[in-house]
Amino acid sequence: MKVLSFLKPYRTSIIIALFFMLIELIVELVQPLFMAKVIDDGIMVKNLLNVVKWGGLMLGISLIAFFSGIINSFYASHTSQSFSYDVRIHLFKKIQSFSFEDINQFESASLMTRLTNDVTQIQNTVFMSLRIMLRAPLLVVGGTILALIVNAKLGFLLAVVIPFLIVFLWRAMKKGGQLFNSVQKKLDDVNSIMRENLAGIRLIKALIRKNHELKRFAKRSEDLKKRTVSALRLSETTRPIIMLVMNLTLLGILWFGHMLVARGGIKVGDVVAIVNYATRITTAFSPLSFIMMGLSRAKASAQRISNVLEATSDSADVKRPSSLPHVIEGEVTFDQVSFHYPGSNHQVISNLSFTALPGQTVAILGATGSGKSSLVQLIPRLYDIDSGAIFIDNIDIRELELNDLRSQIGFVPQNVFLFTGTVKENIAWGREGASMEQIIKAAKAARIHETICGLPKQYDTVLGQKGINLSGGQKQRLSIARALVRQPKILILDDSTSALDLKTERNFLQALKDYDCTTFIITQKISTAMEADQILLLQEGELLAKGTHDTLIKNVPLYQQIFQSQFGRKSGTC
Ligand SMILES: Nc1ncnc2c1ncn2[C@@H]1O[C@H](COP(=O)(O)OP(=O)(O)OP(=O)(O)O)[C@@H](O)[C@H]1O
Repeated sequence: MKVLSFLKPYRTSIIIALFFMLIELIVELVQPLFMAKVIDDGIMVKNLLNVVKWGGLMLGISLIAFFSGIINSFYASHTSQSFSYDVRIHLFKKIQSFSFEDINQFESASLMTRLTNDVTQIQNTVFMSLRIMLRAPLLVVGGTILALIVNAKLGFLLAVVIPFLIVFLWRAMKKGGQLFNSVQKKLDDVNSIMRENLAGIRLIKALIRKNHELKRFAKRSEDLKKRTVSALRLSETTRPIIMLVMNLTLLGILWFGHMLVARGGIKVGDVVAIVNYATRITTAFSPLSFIMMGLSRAKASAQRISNVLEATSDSADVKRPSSLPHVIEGEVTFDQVSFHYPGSNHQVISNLSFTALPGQTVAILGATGSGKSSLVQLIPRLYDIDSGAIFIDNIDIRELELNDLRSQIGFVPQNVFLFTGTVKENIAWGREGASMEQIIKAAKAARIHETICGLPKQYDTVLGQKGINLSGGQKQRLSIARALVRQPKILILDDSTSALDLKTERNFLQALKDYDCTTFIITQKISTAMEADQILLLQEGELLAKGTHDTLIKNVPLYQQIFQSQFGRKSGTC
């Protein structure tokens, strides 16, 4: 599993932790032997010197075990915490590089569970492995072997029972793995409802759907509870069964040992040593069943994390990319482009060709679902096309490095998203190290500067989660400013001027000229389209017409209808 490879850098820490764990184990295994010596060579023969000698040795090795435990704990926690930090960072980076197909496949709620719960699960397991997980089975096996060495007849009882218990525990663990896997899936479901409710809390309140959502949440929580209970039931019944069998074995050892002592076949100290081994094995089994369940849970988590780490990344970069000049012209050409979304058969863009000259404003018009957003997403390669080609300054965008390509593009998506932070930070987010001058210039062009000046702390005003203290139109303009601060050569506005009134929109389009960028503006408004150098009229993914307002209004009936519906008069009268 890929996730385990993250342990490699901590080999030295792991070896040190295991070394001190082994010392603790050896002390635990030899202590009963020393105890037998105290009894047989000291107490039974009334030799105080031997009691002090062997007792002193027992104390000495206990101190060694004590310090070994502390060192082991230190390295185990260092390794597990560093390991989980690395896994979390890699997962985060991987998710950032996800293709849209992957994001759909995993769902954000599931990715959240993987980043948090699953990582914590394996972090705990790594710690437990280094601290006690290996010690417990070694203690079980080592204790049995030493009991056989001390006395083969009495130790035999342990040697027979323990393999059965190990097989039993192994089977329970396999079953537990499946159950815990489904527990994590149910947790994803609960998280998904939580996420939806937090994001849509206003809608839920406005439409009085609180009870409906509560029922949905309660249903998913109930499923999670049921699944967790059956998983825990398995682990909780496993332990008492093992305890019962071990206690019966202990009784058998005492009974059989008593008979052997009576016949003079074994010394009392040896019986005490074997009883001591049996007790230690019993105590080792208790965390062992707990650990085995933890291990099966961690296995499920490790698999879920590995699935994310092994997923394909963003649209693949080419091996030897062409590089764009530092300053590009901004000519964009679509040459017979066709596209469908991964996992869907529906052709969203069909055989579409046009050229946007540097600095031109291209309005994209069309009914809802006609493919406008899909078309513009192809320019920064948020998706790759099926056939045809897209060129920027005559270079096929598939030959460019993604970062190189995207650094030239300003993108304002349909759904505005603001980050928690100040107005200034939200605008500067578009460009690393943007100066205050550049921020203000972008805000002025986006027609939001005056609004910002009216805020309590102007550019230092803190915006809440998703910018709750701004109106929809203000948020839209702020995110336009964020795109403009990049000083892009290609600007994509996906229905981002819908909330601007006619005058503001006209001023904004005018101000864009200072930025000298090729602008794609998706709009439903003819008034916006009229300002553009070129209009693309889409219908069901096909380019029905392209040209200026004057050309389309003369020749394209659909454009005439849209014009009429918005202006309420026939074409030609304008
Ligand atoms: N992620 C996706 N996976 C599969 N199909 C999609 C996806 N996004 C959009 N579609 C489909 O692609 C088609 C075009 O959608 P698109 O969002 O490009 O239209 P649009 O013209 O921008 O619509 P609107 O004006 O409503 O935003 C629609 O049929 C839609 O169902």
